[in-house]
Amino acid sequence: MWVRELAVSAPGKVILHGEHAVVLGKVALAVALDLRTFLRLRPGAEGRLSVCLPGVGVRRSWDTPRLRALRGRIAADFDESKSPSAEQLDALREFAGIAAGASAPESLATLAFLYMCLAISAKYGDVPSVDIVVWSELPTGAGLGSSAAYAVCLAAALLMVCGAISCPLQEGESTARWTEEELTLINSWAFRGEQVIHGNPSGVDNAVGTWGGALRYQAGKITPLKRVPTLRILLTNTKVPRSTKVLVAGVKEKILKFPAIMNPVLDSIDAISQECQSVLEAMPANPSPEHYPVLEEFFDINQHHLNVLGVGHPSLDRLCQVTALHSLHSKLTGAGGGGCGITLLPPDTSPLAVEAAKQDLCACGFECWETKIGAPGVTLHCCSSLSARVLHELAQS
Ligand SMILES: Nc1ncnc2c1ncn2[C@@H]1O[C@H](COP(=O)(O)OP(=O)(O)OP(=O)(O)O)[C@@H](O)[C@H]1O
Ligand SMILES: C[C@@](O)(CCO)CC(=O)[O-]
Ligand SMILES: [Mg+2]
Repeated sequence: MWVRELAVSAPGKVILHGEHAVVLGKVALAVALDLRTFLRLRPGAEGRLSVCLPGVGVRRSWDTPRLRALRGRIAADFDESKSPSAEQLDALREFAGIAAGASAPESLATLAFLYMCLAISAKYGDVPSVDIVVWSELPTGAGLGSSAAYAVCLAAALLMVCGAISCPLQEGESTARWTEEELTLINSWAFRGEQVIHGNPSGVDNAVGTWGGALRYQAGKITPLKRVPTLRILLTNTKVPRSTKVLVAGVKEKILKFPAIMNPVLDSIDAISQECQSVLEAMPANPSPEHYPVLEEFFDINQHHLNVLGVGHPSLDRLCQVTALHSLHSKLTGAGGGGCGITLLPPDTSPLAVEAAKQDLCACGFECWETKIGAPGVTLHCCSSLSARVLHELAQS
């Protein structure tokens, strides 16, 4: 029986280059953001599993004997090496009263929760009687990896409750991290959660959520970048809603329709990621302005490529035009179709210019904020060490 009250957090991410192409085996460069998702785990009433997800308006609770019976009916092949099957997901939808094909955030979040609970408990232990709340600083469905941060937090908490990974937090410590081997297991299960939400994820987002920092990702191979300079980045949320699942499926369709036209675009995106990696690794820790023009050109070229793949949006064109008026370069990040864009802020950009760009972006109805990149990956926290804001949000639920 689980007896401690703890919290788990995982960061969102920004993809510098390689979104969409990475789903088809090309290289992506991604960095962890200093915006995180937090999960509070505490013992629940005996025989009840409860979940509260204020970001998507979900509050559900189930009897564990019913979940155990459901698990028995569909557990034959729950494993971190296997994708969720259509039959398993159909059974979970029917159990939770979710219509077939429902893609609303609350439906996908509930389905991923149930899948991960049943799959992880089937492999490592019993359905736990716990109370879980997940709250995020990340906007949902805006290209910053909110689905992966959610799946990483769930994987870590559920694996810990079921005894598949340790509880590394010693008495008196405020935070702790897991071993490489444990992180690998968390990442594998988070990928399965992402599959429930995304359909066909590459795995880059859950890798950044698990390991944090800055990494190169290609076909499941995760390589931390040797050296990442301090990059100043402005993040802008166009607030145009979109679904990663739908956008990824649209790109696949386009490639199947025009392979000879689209494959060279994917190859060019791959080359941008690789060149950008070389440039970043050759830059000094605190780069000077002359290092930036090449990074800016990569942003411009990739933004055009992403438009060719069909994942642009008039709001993102606007974002790029507005920042260009201030001599700043931007591209979409994540799945596109709305959501967020990133703008490079070279060190010689005056505070006045940044402020003016922000004002113009806000006048378009966008929200923007400067951010730090390279945050730590999935982390275990003693609840009392969380900030007052996070504690407040988790306690409201
Ligand atoms: N805080 C949260 N609580 C519960 N579910 C969440 C939360 N954040 C995200 N999700 C789930 O993730 C889905 C959004 O995932 P989606 O992949 O479309 O966007 P994203 O991950 O924010 O962007 P991208 O994949 O482009 O980085 C939501 O529909 C919801 O099911
Ligand atoms: C669009 C995509 O490349 C990035 C979403 O953050 C999808 C994926 O890699 O799973
Ligand atoms: Mg996502």
